[in-house]
Amino acid sequence: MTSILDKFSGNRIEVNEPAPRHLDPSDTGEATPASYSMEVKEVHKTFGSFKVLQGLNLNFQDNAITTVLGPSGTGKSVLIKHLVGLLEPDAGEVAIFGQDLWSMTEQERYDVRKKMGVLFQDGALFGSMNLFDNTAFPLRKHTDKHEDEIQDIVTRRLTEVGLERSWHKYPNEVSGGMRKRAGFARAMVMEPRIVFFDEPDSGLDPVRTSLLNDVILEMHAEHGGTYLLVTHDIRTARKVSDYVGLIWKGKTVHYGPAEEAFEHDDPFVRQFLSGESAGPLGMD
Ligand SMILES: Nc1ncnc2c1ncn2[C@@H]1O[C@H](COP(=O)(O)OP(=O)(O)OP(=O)(O)O)[C@@H](O)[C@H]1O
Repeated sequence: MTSILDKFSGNRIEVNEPAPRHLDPSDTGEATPASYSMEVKEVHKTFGSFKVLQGLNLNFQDNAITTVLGPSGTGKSVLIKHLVGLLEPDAGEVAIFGQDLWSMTEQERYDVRKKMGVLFQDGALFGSMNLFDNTAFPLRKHTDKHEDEIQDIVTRRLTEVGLERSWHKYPNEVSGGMRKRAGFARAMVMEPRIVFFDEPDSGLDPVRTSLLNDVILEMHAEHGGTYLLVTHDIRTARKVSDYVGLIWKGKTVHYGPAEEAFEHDDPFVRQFLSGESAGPLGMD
């Protein structure tokens, strides 16, 4: 255990030693399949006549933060829905910890999902519950933990996201950034091995985005696991990513360590990551 200064409250809090950001310091990004917590193999998905995923391949390292970037409408949210098992591929395979999601029973898929946490765009909080009860909700619904233990877990998670003094407030009484942090605390109470963030920065100003990114990095350093962020915000990607995947028109156009992605000389990668209007990426 070590003690860190909580930037929101000014208090010192005890945390576990940081988990390694990479599996291995000599890791070059060319991981063995065993180190992937999630694998997307040649996945196709069509809605009506619209081919959204067209043979998508993308793997996710455990104990790392991967950001998936790509133009609007390119299939990033559809990818997340496949990874959480809400959508079944028309062809191809989605494997979580080496197990094909669609070769398992409904119950097994449900059990896999219990290892996952999702931070939705708006935090997806219940308006009728205060932040404490929102955060406690998964524990009360899915576990038989005693209220004392629930109180302890929820207080720790709310402290980690800087909301320990706002536990009694309702979602409509707090800022968008606080709602996202409460949604994050709730996503973490079941100790997920995999956490998805669907555009965590949407609707936040740069300062609140930066604060949320700090919380994401601190949570990951403390708890480890696989974090997958979908975002359009290049600054967020630069700040939090260990790995970056770029998808376009339902296919992966780049995947690799973040530092490599931001120095890449492929015209598409450069254009997207620099936000330039000139380049291969058009409006269609
Ligand atoms: N259930 C569905 N039925 C029909 N079309 C869908 C469905 N889900 C997604 N689509 C379509 O698939 C395409 C990709 O959607 P998706 O939400 O994954 O894009 P995205 O990359 O996340 O975009 P954005 O960055 O704007 O959020 C869109 O054209 C969307 O309208």
